Amino acid sequence: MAISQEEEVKQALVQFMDKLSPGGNAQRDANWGWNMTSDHCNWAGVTCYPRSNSVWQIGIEKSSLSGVFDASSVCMAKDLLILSLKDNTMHVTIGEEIGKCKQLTHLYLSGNNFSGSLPDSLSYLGNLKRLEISDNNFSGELPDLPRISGLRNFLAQINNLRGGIPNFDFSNFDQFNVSNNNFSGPIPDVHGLFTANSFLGNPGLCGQLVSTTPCPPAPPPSIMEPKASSTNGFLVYAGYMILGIVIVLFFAVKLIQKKKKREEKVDVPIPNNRVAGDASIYKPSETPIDHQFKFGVNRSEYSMTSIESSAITSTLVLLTSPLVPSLRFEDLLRAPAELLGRGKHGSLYKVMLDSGVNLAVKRIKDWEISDEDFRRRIQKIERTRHSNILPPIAFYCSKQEKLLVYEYQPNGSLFQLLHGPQNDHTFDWGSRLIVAASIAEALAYMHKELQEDGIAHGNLKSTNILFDKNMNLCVSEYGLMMMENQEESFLPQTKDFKNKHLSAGQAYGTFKLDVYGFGVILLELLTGKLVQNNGLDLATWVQTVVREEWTVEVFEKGLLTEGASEERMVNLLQIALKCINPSPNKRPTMSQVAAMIVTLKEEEESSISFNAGSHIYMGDTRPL
Ligand SMILES: Nc1ncnc2c1ncn2[C@@H]1O[C@H](COP(=O)(O)OP(=O)(O)OP(=O)(O)O)[C@@H](O)[C@H]1O
Repeated sequence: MAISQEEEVKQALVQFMDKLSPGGNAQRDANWGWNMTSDHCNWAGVTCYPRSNSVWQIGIEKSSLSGVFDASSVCMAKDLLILSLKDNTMHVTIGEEIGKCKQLTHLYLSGNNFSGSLPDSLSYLGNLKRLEISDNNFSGELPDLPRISGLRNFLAQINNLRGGIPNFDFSNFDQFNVSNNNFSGPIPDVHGLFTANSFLGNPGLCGQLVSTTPCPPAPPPSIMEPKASSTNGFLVYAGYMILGIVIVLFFAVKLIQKKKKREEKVDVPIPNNRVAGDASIYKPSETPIDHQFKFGVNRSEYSMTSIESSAITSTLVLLTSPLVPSLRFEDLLRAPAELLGRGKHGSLYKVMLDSGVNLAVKRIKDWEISDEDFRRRIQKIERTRHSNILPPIAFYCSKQEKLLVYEYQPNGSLFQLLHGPQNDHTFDWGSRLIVAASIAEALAYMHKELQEDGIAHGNLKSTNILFDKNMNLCVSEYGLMMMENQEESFLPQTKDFKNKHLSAGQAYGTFKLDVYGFGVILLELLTGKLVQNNGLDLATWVQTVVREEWTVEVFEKGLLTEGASEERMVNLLQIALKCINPSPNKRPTMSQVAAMIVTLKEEEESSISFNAGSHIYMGDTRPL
């Protein structure tokens, strides 16, 4: 890029920031940049391609940006792929000029105060894969987004959007959510990929997913009268409403009759597991009517009634834990709970028991697994003990509800350690190697022990790597996730293989998916950068940089200045690249990965014995 062009882009970006941050840069610290005197590639939130200095990512989240979004200026950065301005307080709207950001693949605008309609030009961003506009005040109808063939994620919940939901090709989507808007009309066919949660809170929507009332049939087209008169329209709608009310009443009566029958016949089967004596068995006669189910206070994914009625035929199964010798389902219901997160696979709550013990309770959503398979799976995982794998303490399973109970881990996750705000400790290179080796060894062990059962972790990422009260590392949520559609791409692609070995193939795919997930964790440890889009962005960026032979650019600057061995960092990077090989068959197994990393760790340890005492990790404690 010629100097003048580079200066022009820089000027435009300074203008972009001036409008976003009306108070100016005065209150920002010295590293903030965003002025003409500093190198734009070092500005807060800006990432450039190493040689060309052109900007490919701008990520300024939670930074109290309260001004106006000037799309025209930011789109001067022609190579911009990722723009994230989540969780600020920007207002007004996004202009049609956003269409000039032609390369954009990811646009994150959630958690602001944007209003007005979405510009039509959005639908001309042909490279867009992810669009997040949730938690704003956007109104009006959606532009023609289905024309973006590569769109995989669309999150637009909590806005005032209206009109019909366009006919997206849902088979391509990983995430879709338009809940809590004013959409109306029928819900398009989502091929079973999404549940009601993606559409709830739109009173005008109809269809089986959100109500028992079927959509009224489309009025027959009239050749004589292309547009029905308003009186006719009113009559047609009044007719549909009466029909709707009759259907709702019919189902309500049926439901009451069914409930009555169930109350007459109380049935509490006790599985062969260790249930915590009589005390753990949930007896309906003992159900205090006024119990508050405190999980999900704001927008519960499951209603209180659903959990109580399902409890009639299910029990909380307590596994072996010295920490919690007895636990009743009621204890969970009664205890105060705090929502820790709402992930793709369910919600997680911190539950504080009277005894002072804190638990982490996962409410799993949309897992189509039989009760028996679920029970067998969880028990198998619990028995396959490894000191760095967090075992489940108890589980609960009914048709409507699946809960898994773990011990709450008070020292946060690897994600927080790497990217958290209070990250003023040095997470040094030696400690990172120990973390990498511990995860690899634990996974290698679990893969070996659970190979035959086909149970891999299934959702390996840095938020699932936790630290206990002694800063010992533990991998949480092992085996909690089922095979997903996307994982089919990890199967060998021959038809014969698919026909004959689908279930074995699926299991194989999940093990290889773990290796990929672990590779992404290694990249996080090496680069200190955030992962987005299931690790794809970070992996692509690292692969690009390495291909261009700028390998050193990949590493977190602090690691190099601390004097970490560049050779060993490159070695670890090579292992990471093997793990994220696009072809699952070419990825190593977890035991091969563990062996390679343990060798690296031993090399590091023997080099440290020459320079004893050079490593400090968060005071006196080190993970492991
Ligand atoms: N046992 C635990 N103790 C303490 N914190 C936990 C525990 N398990 C998970 N967490 C933390 O709680 C937060 C929310 O967890 P959750 O599992 O909902 O998130 P997620 O892993 O991003 O989602 P998902 O697993 O559905 O993809 C994460 O930051 C995670 O690190």
